[in-house]
Amino acid sequence: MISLSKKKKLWKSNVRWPPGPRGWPLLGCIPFLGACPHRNLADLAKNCYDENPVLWRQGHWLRQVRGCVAKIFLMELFTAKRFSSFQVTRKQEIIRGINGAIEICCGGAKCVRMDLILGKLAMNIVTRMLLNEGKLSDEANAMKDTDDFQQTLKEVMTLAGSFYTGDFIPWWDKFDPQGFKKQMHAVFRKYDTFMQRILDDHKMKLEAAQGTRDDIVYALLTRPSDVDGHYLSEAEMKGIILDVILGGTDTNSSTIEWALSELLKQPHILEKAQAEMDSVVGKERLVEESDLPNLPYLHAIVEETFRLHPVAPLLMHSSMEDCEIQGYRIPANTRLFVNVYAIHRDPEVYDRPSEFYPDRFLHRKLDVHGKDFALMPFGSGRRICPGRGLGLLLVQYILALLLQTCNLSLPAGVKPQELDMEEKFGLIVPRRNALKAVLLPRVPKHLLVDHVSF
Ligand code: HEM
Repeated sequence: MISLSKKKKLWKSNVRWPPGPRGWPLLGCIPFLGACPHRNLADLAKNCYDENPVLWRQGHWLRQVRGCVAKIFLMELFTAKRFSSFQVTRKQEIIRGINGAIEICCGGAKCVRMDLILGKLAMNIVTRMLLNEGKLSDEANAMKDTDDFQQTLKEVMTLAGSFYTGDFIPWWDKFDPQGFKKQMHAVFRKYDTFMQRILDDHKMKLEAAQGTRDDIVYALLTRPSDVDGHYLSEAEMKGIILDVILGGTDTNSSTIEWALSELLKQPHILEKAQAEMDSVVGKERLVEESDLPNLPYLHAIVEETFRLHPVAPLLMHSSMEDCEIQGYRIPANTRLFVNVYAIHRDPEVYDRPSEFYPDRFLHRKLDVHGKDFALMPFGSGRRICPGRGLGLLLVQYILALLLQTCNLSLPAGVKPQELDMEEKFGLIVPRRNALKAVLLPRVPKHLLVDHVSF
């Protein structure tokens, strides 16, 4: 799709522009995006073109290339050693979250909101990996736990996920009529204050040679310089920490909420998954991360959830220089949308593409780490999600523990076929209406209780 401002050079040359509807004056094609841009662009592609256009032409950048972030993530923050050192933390936090939900359901409340349960659980795992809060000073500890901190993070996530017209129309950005940038600055100032105190707290501990050997803030503070002698500034550290929080919380919780919604909508799939769990792990001990490779049906459920509900259905990229795709000229600084949603539902790639049918992945092995373009929930190429190892593990393991330890059902009176599956478009695409579910114990009580008394 083509909107505003074609470069002079390209106006003159004899190029083939990607096809698209005629844009509006000043607004270009923005009105065509609508409330669910991934669906609308997919429909547009189906109706208007016989090819598979994925292009949105626009004249300025969303983000700079951040190859260095990926390197720091993969080679320094999420090393195999750190991954395994947090294994106990992950299990404790998941069981703590599940236990809490069961207590609520057994204690008179009829059901729980799964977005809140899973969101808190994911946030606790990520913040413990980042901050190792057990070893923070009382002040920093109290601060991290305050509703204010959680609220600030929520605000950052909401604003980062909002549709900001200035991203698409350069002149809009200058005037900021919605006051969006003002709000953004205010919330980032709050985040910055919190983070500064956490960094100071870690630095103090470091100087006093006490504790905090293990967490990610510590890893950032003690990171040696790059080959060119560049040390990370505190602003860069805060940015990376925010990346971990933004990338590592709602993505996981939302994927699991979608998976549970599909399982509760089709109880025979839920039963089959729990039967696999019982035959591989049983009910005498809790499922471990090391059991995951032996649970192929669970894997298939996760892959099918990634396919049908990619949390980032539109990947936003920019062309750094003029290039050509399928014979079309793409000028430098063009905003490119890769419509993962449309790819994952392409009838030429998948039979019955709109149906949740995990069995399709039992015999068809696809790589979710960006090698197979038919399934790319984490993107692909240089901008692929740097936290995908942790993301995949968390989704599989949280789901495994939920399936093993809980009898899951919809609240009384809600029929599976009536469960709505509406989406809400934003930075990620969660359910529009939170999933409400009843969680009752499915394993002996001591298995759950023993793991939260730590
Ligand atoms: C189910 C879990 C997850 C999914 C589905 C997911 C998906 C994605 C996708 C699709 C992208 C954009 C790729 C692109 O632009 O082509 C992305 C970027 C990113 N993800 Fe994830 N992610 C998940 C978990 C995580 C976790 C656990 C972390 C961190 C601990 C993380 C950190 C990031 C960061 C920092 C980026 C931005 C990279 C950049 O700007 O170059 N993600 N993720």
